[in-house]
Amino acid sequence: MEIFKYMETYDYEQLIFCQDKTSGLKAIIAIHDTTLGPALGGTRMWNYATEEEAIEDALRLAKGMTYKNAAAGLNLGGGKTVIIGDPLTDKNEEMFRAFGRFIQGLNGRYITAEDVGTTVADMDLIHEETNYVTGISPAFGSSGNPSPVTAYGVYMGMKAAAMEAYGSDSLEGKTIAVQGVGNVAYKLCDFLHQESAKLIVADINQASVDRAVKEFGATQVDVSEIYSQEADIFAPCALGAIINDDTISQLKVKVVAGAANNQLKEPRHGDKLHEMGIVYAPDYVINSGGVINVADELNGYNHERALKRVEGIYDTITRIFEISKRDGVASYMAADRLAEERIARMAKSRRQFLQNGKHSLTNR
Ligand SMILES: NC(=O)c1ccc[n+]([C@@H]2O[C@H](COP(=O)([O-])OP(=O)(O)OC[C@H]3O[C@@H](n4cnc5c(N)ncnc54)[C@H](O)[C@@H]3O)[C@@H](O)[C@H]2O)c1
Ligand SMILES: CC(C)C[C@H](N)C(=O)O
Repeated sequence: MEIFKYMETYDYEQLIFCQDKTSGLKAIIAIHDTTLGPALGGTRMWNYATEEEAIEDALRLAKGMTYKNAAAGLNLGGGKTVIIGDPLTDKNEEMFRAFGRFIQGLNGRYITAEDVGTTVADMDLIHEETNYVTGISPAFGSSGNPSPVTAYGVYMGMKAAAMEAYGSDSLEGKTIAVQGVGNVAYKLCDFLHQESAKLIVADINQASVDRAVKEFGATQVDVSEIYSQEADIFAPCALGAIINDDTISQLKVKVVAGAANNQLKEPRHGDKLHEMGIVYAPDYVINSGGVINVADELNGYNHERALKRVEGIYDTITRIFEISKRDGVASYMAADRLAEERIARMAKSRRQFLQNGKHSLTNR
């Protein structure tokens, strides 16, 4: 990979490599765009097969956060970190504290939170070294684990997509095939069960499946069979790139709406869904509840205010379907337009001088 060429093509600002021998920390922070504000995005810990794979993931996820934050109406740019390692065996206190010091060194250009493989406890360790971290324990006045709020946003977005496909946003009696029943999807299944939806679930972790079967009366299917279920809605809540050449022809649903990041393997798969008449709720919009929730910490966290804002995902998804119809483009492209237009407007708007202490001449 030619890194500078890639960064130039997609207009990345900065890529930072962090190494700490004692703790074994190998982290890559990618800052994509800070037009709207400091880059906010989670830290993923994953056992990447190669360094190149880790760099690509950090870059791709950081750009996703620029779009997610812009479309959510937040005054935040996009960034993300990946830590190379197995989250089950390679974590230690020194690692997250060393990482916290690297974040502090960026002086607020990047703010972190949880992502796959990291927890509130990890964020608390980072917080020992820097304030530029969200999703820490509620005892610190923070918002805690973002997953339940992400799930609430996905539930709202799914309702908006159901309205588009079925003319009603009720999910009562709808059959929903859920791929992966981890942190977000467990809570999502809870909301869906409360609305009397029928659930079909698949997960590589049998304990997670058992819990959904027991608590929500879900039906278990093999992980390879989740795409071809006779269902109304497919909710991808595990991995990225699951809408691809192999899976797309198996889908029998009218709606794809789930929590996973980067669901489309390539943009053309979003076009294909559009051609097939499948309503697709763009991933970074429907799953923005987590970042909306942690971003509220910048105002002094208020749970009710954050939930109210997360409910707005329903309207944002509806607006995206309107743009899709207005411009005759697939919904993923309509979402990109919404985000890009906001960033472009803010970049162009006239910036008047504001005193920030640096021009006061008091430091001489
Ligand atoms: N947690 C959040 O607040 C949040 C916010 C935005 C986006 N997301 C995205 O949502 C997705 C889920 O996040 P999470 O926090 O619930 O993660 P998680 O790790 O708790 O859950 C993922 C689940 O998927 C299962 N899984 C993995 N591979 C699978 C496969 N091939 N088939 C079926 N199941 C499989 C795992 O066993 C696990 O139970 C991720 O893509 C994440 O990036 C999460
Ligand atoms: C800031 C975090 C809560 C972000 C979350 N991991 C996401 O992908 O949206």
